[in-house]
Amino acid sequence: MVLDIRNVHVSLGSTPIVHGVGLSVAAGELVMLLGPNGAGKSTLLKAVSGDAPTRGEIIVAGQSLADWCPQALSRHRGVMPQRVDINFPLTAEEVVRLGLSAKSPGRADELVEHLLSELEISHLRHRLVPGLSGGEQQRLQLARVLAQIADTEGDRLLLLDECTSALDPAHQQVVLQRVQRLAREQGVAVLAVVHDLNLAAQYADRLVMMRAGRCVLEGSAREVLTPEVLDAVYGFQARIVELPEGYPLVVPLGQTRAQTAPLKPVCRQAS
Ligand SMILES: Nc1ncnc2c1ncn2[C@@H]1O[C@H](COP(=O)(O)OP(=O)(O)OP(=O)(O)O)[C@@H](O)[C@H]1O
Repeated sequence: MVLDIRNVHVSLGSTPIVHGVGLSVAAGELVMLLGPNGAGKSTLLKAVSGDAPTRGEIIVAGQSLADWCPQALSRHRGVMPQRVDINFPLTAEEVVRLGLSAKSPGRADELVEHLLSELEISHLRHRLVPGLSGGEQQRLQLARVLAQIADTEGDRLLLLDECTSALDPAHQQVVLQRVQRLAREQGVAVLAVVHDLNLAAQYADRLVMMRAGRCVLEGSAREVLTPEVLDAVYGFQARIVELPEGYPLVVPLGQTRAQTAPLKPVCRQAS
């Protein structure tokens, strides 16, 4: 496993937020973390990013998080937080270059060119970042994070917190196709928080559902995205349509009230 989270608890201030979560992501796997607002998804990602005080064990690329030297770890683990505010007058190209490893300077220009082009932001390269739109900045941040781990040999982990939330539907597809290729073709392990259930159904290899600081279910889109689970976890009614493409489509029908009772184990229950 590239990421192994074992019995992790996180408290912020005196408030317990994440309660005994266990979750792992293998090389080449794209796992999407779902759950209602406030479920603890970002806090869990912050724990794996080393940005939240944590009890329990987090293993990244075969080594406990606490044992990694930060500089070496940054080449194996790329983190895209939910919000990045850049108020410095840097151009888009300079921001991508910030992520580059010093290991292969000869490839730097080619790599920057490639990332800007793949994420469809080449035309913005000389623009100052504070003036970019939300969706443009989001694609730029992903390019920076991809640059950071591009030249690493061995296990690589990508943590993405709502990396498509500001994107139009076409750019959501561009970005998630890129992330999926990174996993399938280069073996990167990806843990991504998303709210869009249909994007999760389309792209994830496995879904993990969080509720109230716990991982309550994990499985395929077909196992996790059922009317019963969506009602119990989010509190809305939905019709699930099986698409010929091979994944389910969630059609929301109206609000109910999220339940707090334990979920009926419709699939393997996460720890
Ligand atoms: N510093 C803090 N002190 C106390 N509680 C906090 C602190 N920071 C966050 N929280 C609370 O922790 C809970 C989990 O927050 P988190 O951001 O992890 O949720 P999330 O699942 O990512 O939600 P969203 O989908 O809205 O982004 C929330 O109820 C939030 O208000």
